[in-house]
Amino acid sequence: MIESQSVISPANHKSMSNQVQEIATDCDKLPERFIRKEDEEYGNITNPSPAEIPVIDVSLLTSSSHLELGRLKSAITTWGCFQAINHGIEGSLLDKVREISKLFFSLSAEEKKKCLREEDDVEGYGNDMVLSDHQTLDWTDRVYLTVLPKHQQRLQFWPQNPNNFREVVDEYCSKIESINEIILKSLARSLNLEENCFLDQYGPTANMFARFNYYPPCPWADKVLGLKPHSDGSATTYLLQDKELEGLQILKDGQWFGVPIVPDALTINVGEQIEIMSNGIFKSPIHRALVNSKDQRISVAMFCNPQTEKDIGPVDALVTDDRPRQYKNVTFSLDFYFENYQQGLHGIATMSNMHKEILVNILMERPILLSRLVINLNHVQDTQSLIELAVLSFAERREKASRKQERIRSNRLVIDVVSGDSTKIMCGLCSASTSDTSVVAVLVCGHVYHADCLETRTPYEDRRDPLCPVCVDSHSAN
Ligand SMILES: O=C(O)CCC(=O)C(=O)O
Ligand SMILES: [Fe+2]
Repeated sequence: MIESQSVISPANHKSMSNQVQEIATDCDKLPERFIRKEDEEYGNITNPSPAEIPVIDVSLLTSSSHLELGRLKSAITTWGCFQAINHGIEGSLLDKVREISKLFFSLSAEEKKKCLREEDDVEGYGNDMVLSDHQTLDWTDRVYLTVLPKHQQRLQFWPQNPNNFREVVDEYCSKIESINEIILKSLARSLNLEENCFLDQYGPTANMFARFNYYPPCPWADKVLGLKPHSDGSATTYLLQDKELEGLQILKDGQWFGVPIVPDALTINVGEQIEIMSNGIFKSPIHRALVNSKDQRISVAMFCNPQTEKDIGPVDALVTDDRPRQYKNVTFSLDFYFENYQQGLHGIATMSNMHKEILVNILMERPILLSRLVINLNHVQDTQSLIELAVLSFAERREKASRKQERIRSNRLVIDVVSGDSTKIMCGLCSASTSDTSVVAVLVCGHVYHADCLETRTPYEDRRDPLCPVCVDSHSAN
């Protein structure tokens, strides 16, 4: 299997002692760790086309007119996001949210570090968690907090300064909660579904996380990324943009579009969980943030999610003969999402959609149809580090799964991405080696097959969840 010395566990790796803000004020050469890699370019950075993201009037979504619902559906299916106006949050509260964020980041390093996150945790103040030598770091510092459920708030990481921080966040959070309910119901109604069908998957204690993003000015702005391309693992995200400075971009049809600032609007996007619940009708958009050479930029993202550890899946009414189930049920775990996010796996956004889909499937434990397992291993060399990380993450979970070996049924397929060593791997069915260009699948038990061989052997109805022929045979022999 793949060598993964280049992958470093958080425990073995010292986090960056300096936050990006400190580096920005005290360095005359861009540290290499921040230089974006070629496979993270994917598009034209200097002249992004402005995005014509629909502006949706939230107050009209609850009216009997279906016009705004139609516009909402069109916005989400086209862009995955929209600019929400008349959402019920006063401009003065939005200003306060921006203000507490700016005030916090303007404090001394010592004061801010009172909220410093722990080395192997995401909650609190800090920059990227460093898990791999290959990881490109984002030019951003952030404060990341659990805001809901309230009993899970870890107040030791909440800024005490400015002293109204908590009060403002709590107020903002309860307003976002109300809007989120309207949006989830409206998304369901826009698909002619019962309005609670998404909300019903939430469980009694929905989660909300707040991320205060701070992008210091960067003299080498075109060499770094504020936030690498990613799609949000949330159900829905409510982004409060900087009042003056643009920086958010959305990828659509292979092109980056700058998201304009609409005064007092919230930029709302669906995340991967709504993508799953909607059986792929709504797609979680890939987006990234650029930085400015002269000015700082802030943004505040509120990530709304079902209860942690709640099983979610496509809504029954959206699974039809014409549109079979595209995702198996998943349990959303924040640790899992962040582990992969921080390791740079959101860099997969720079791969072809197909490769991205495959890797996201590995990481999100989604099903992959064998017919989609078409990968030319030569093609993935640039993204080797990402793939190594994906494999490592897979290997860890495989080890856990192997402890439940009595379950013969594999719960997931992954691509074998071991391009360097692929000739040494034998197909468990035809016993021929896999070659550089083979289309290869690894089952969770670790057995490797040519996708064609496995597909031929697997009944159609089991293709999302194939039995492992080798395990089945050895089981019946016993
Ligand atoms: O800063 C931005 O505009 C984007 C923030 C974002 O995408 C996030 O926090 O997930
Ligand atoms: Fe995001």
